[in-house]
Amino acid sequence: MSFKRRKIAVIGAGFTGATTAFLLGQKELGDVVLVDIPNLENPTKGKALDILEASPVQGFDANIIGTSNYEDIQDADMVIITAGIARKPGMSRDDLVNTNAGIMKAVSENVAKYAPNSYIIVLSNPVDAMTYVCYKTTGFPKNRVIGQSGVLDTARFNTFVSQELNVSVEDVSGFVLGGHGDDMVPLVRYSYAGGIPLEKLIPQDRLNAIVERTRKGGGEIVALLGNGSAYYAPAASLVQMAEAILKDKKRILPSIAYLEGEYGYQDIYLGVPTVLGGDGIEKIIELELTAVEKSALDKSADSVRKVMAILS
Ligand SMILES: NC(=O)C1=CN([C@@H]2O[C@H](COP(=O)(O)OP(=O)(O)OC[C@H]3O[C@@H](n4cnc5c(N)ncnc54)[C@H](O)[C@@H]3O)[C@@H](O)[C@H]2O)C=CC1
Ligand SMILES: O=C([O-])CC(=O)C(=O)O
Repeated sequence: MSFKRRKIAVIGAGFTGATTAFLLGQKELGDVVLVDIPNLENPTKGKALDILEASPVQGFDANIIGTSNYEDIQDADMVIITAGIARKPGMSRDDLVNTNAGIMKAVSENVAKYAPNSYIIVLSNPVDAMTYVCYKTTGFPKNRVIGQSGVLDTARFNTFVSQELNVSVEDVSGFVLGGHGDDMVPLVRYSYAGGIPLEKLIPQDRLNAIVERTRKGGGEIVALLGNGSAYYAPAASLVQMAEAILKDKKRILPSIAYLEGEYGYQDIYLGVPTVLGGDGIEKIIELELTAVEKSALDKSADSVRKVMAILS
C-alpha cells in the first residue's frame, strides 16, 4: 500500500473552473483534472499547463491536466461542477435553467459512469435546481451531492459588515439560509462580529441595507463585469467546501442540501447549515426560526420550486 494524492475533477474550465483549479493546486488539496468540451480542449490544456507552471513559483506540488475526455476523471475522489452558461446583465440566474439543465444532465451521467464514488459539489446556476438535477441523474446518496451558495452569500455579507464596522473580516460571522436568488435569507439574528450580535453594533436601517446588498450581490458583480458573473469569491467558496470534505474538517458551513423534512420541506435542494466532513454532508443543523424568518424562507423555497417546475 502507498499513499496517493487525491484526484479532483473540475468540470467546466471557464472563469470559475479555472480559478478553482488554481486554488485547489495552491492549497495542495490534490491533483486536478480540468474538463471542458472538445471544441475547447486546447484552451483547457493551456489553462492547466499555465497553472502547473505557477507551481514552482508558488511552491506547491499538484499535477494539473486539461482534457475533454471524461475517461481522465476515472475514480476521482471529488468532482466540482462549474459547467454551463453564466448570466449577463439584465438576466436572472433562473433564465439559465433550460440550457444548464441539459449540460448538468450530460455531465452528471459522465460523473456517475467514471467517478461513481466521488463527492460532488455543484456551482452551475440556477444552483439549487441544478444540484437537484445532478442528484437525480447520478443517483448518488444525498450526502455526496452538494451545492454551493451559502458560503459565497455569507462571504458577501461578511465583507459588507466588515466595511461597515471597519473591522477585520476574520471577526465577522454571518449566516445565510435559503435558495441562491434574490429571496435568500441572511439571518441577522444569528450573525456576529467578535462574538457580539450585529444588532448591537449596527443600526437597523444599515443592517437592512447590508441584507439587501447581499441578496443582490451576484447581480452587482454581473452589472460591473458586463459580460459574465463573479468567479474569484465563488471559486474560493468551492475550495473551502472541498477542503472541509477532503480534510474531514467537520466544518459548519452552509450547503445546498437535499431536504427530507428538515425545516418543513420535502424533496428539494436548499441552502441550510450543515456539517461538512469526510462523508460530505454529515449533518443538517436545524435552527429555530421566528415566524418572519420562516415565512422569508418559505418564499425562497417557493422560488426554487418554481424553477424546478420548469424542468418537470
Ligand atoms: N452557485 C454560485 O454561487 C455561482 C454559480 N455560478 C455559475 O457557474 C457557472 C459557470 O460560471 P463561469 O465559470 O463564470 O462561466 P464560464 O462561461 O466562464 O465557464 C463555463 C464553462 O463551462 C463549459 N461547459 C459548457 N458545457 C459543458 C459540458 N457539457 N462539459 C464541460 N464543460 C462545459 C463552457 O465551455 C465554459 O468553459 C454558471 O452557470 C454561473 O452562473 C457562478 C458563480 C457563483
Ligand atoms: O450572479 C450570478 O449569476 C453568479 C452567482 O450566482 C453569484 O455570483 O452569486
